[in-house]
Amino acid sequence: MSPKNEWEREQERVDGVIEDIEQKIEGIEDRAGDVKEEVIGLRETFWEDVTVNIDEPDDIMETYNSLRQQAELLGERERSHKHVYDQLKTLRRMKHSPYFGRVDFTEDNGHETDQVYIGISSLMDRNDENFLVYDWRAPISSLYYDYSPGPAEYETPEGTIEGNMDVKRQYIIRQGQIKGMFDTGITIGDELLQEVLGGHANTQMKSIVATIQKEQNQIIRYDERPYLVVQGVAGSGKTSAALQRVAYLLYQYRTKITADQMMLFSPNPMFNSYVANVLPELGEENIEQTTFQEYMAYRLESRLHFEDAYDQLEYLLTADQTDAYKTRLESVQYKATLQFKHDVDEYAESLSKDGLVFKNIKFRGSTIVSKKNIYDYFYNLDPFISMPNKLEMVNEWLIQQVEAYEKKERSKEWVDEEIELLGKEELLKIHQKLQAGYRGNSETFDDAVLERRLLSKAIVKKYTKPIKRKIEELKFLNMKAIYTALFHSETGLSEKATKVTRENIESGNLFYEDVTPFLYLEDLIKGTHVYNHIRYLFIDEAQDYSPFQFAFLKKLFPYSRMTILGDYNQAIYAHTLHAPSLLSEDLYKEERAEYMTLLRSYRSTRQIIEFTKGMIPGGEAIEPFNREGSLPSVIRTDDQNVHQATLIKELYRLGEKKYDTIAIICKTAEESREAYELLTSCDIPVRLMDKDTYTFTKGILVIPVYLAKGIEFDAVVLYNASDKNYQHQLDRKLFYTACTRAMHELTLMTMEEPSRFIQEISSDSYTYK
Ligand SMILES: Nc1ncnc2c1ncn2[C@@H]1O[C@H](COP(=O)(O)OP(=O)(O)OP(=O)(O)O)[C@@H](O)[C@H]1O
Repeated sequence: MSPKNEWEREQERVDGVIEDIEQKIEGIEDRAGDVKEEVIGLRETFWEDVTVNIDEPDDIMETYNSLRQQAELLGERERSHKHVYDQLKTLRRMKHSPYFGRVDFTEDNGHETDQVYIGISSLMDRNDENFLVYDWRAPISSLYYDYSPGPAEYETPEGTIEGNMDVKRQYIIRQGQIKGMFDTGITIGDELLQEVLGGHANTQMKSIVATIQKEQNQIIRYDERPYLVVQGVAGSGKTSAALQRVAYLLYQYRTKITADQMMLFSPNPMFNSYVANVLPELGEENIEQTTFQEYMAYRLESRLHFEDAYDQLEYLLTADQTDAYKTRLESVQYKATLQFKHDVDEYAESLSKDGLVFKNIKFRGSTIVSKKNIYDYFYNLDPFISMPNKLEMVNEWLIQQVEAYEKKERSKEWVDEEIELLGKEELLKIHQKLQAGYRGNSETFDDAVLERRLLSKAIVKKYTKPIKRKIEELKFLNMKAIYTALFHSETGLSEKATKVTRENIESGNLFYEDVTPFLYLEDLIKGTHVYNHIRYLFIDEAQDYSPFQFAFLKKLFPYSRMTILGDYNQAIYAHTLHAPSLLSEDLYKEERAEYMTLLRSYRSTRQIIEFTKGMIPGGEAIEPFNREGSLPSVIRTDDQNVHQATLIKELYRLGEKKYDTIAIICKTAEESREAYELLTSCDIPVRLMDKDTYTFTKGILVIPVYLAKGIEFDAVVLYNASDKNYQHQLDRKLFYTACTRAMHELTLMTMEEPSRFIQEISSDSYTYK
């Protein structure tokens, strides 16, 4: 092929496709304007077109139907406006870069070779006859990701199509111009990957559709067993694959599944904002994202003061290793296990016979129903009825008791006083409400006795309403006492750890390790909280979840297929020491699960990967993507002043390289504050990131490792890489996680002997000053 001619021919095609796109945009813009006006018009005249008449039951029905019709019409127009608007957004994006790949494929026994161009969305020609571009998720597009030129096949709903791929080409198209074009081999364009990975880190993750690798494509398109478990080394594209998988599933099941039936559990709120752009960039809606932490806070409300995962980690990383520390560690580790779940299950079972603790139902200081009476009522119900059903029956019974009490209360003096104290506005409101309720009644409302009766009823109701709401939420159960009593029964926990747990709860606190068991027990008793509508759950950084937490999640999402991604070398929480994590095959004995492994790492330069892989057992298997950079440097200084001056000098050096994001990574929040103060005292513009920071920006950041999880930076400076700071087993994974956040440069600073994790590494893989 003559490259110049070929380039020109390809550019001509790009020009032609862009013309078609422009024409489509014009047509849709006209339509979009019409639909928008229609929606605005419908909203403005909504009530004019509805017949409102509520005098007779028939009229009410007619009003209801007319309202419904009008709302349906508006809803349909709004949906169509959104659809048109989404189409426009995608076309506008494609106008600049209509596609990124092409395969020429000849089916076996076929005579014609199809040229298949692949982009972020499908595009038909102006007559809607032929595909100008295929969506990257279409069955035929998988050829591009899975094969090199030669025999190839792809799956369709009708079966496997076999044939030969003659050409596999990649394009870099910017602003409608081809900037690069490569015919590629087995892996998708090293050239293109070099370009993408060599760029600066972004505060927002980008989609990788143009350069998805074969092993990532398998994750993205996997669709057999309900559990997909991916162990991938740092920077291997787990998060990227997970998000492209969401987009793929939304495309593949577009008539069956919507974005609100999917959910992602991510490591921290900052990560949420980091990945928020990927799906919209692919023309898809974002799915609900939460952290385990957020979910727990939502469930516990303000019932107990609970420690979060980060505070637990801070304690375990900073406290002296005394007896109290060891007891705490034992507690953290045991409460993460399935043995402890078994203890909780047995305890819950025993509660159906005895042991539930209730709260008095009180009103203005008097007891309406005592906890003893609730207890007797509950345990006198048929023992064959399940606990949740019995609680429902108690709920109904209690509401009746409150309503009976309300009636007696109406004649009390305090009610008269309240009536006298009623402000004009409030009185008017109650009058209006009451009059509406008594319309058509033979009694007239100007009767003073009746007025007193109705007002007292309204007043008492106002005060009992919150009590009834709490009863309906089953808050008459004393969960704190019930959970504490678990630690009076036999568990696998030592006496000391049992006592510490009890004392902590009695003082109104819940350790982080107790939160999941607490909520799990609550769900067993109340039978509430399942998210039946979620069909696909994604758990990123899965190594940080305990087997108990996994059991809890399975109960919460009973109808969900799960994609579980993580890296056991980045398991930084204490409960993961000596315990199977969500990535262990042992956990899936009862489930149908598929396991996949990603060993190729894309984030960092070859030099950084060679350095970091020496820190972890089995690291030899990690394959760096071949992108060159400088060796990581370890800088040892003698005292605090030199340390400070050297750090600032290093930041200036990195700043001169025009990096967008430079992270000073610390072991803990405490150390981060120290680094932050040191730098701000020298007027260095830095931003301190803590657990309440929800977004990250360009510039120099100071951040504890556990918040940097899942994120990447152009350059990383490890603030204190001394052996004193990083020597324990848990530290190894923290250290590895911190170092693997660097894309282009890594500097480790220490005032003392460097960490043993550095000393274990071959001295050729870093410079030492
Ligand atoms: N196929 C690919 N094409 C282009 N970039 C890729 C590809 N795969 C991964 N990357 C890039 O590599 C970096 C790491 O990806 P990602 O964050 O998804 O990895 P990860 O396995 O989740 O990492 P970690 O576990 O270390 O947080 C990102 O910048 C991502 O864009």
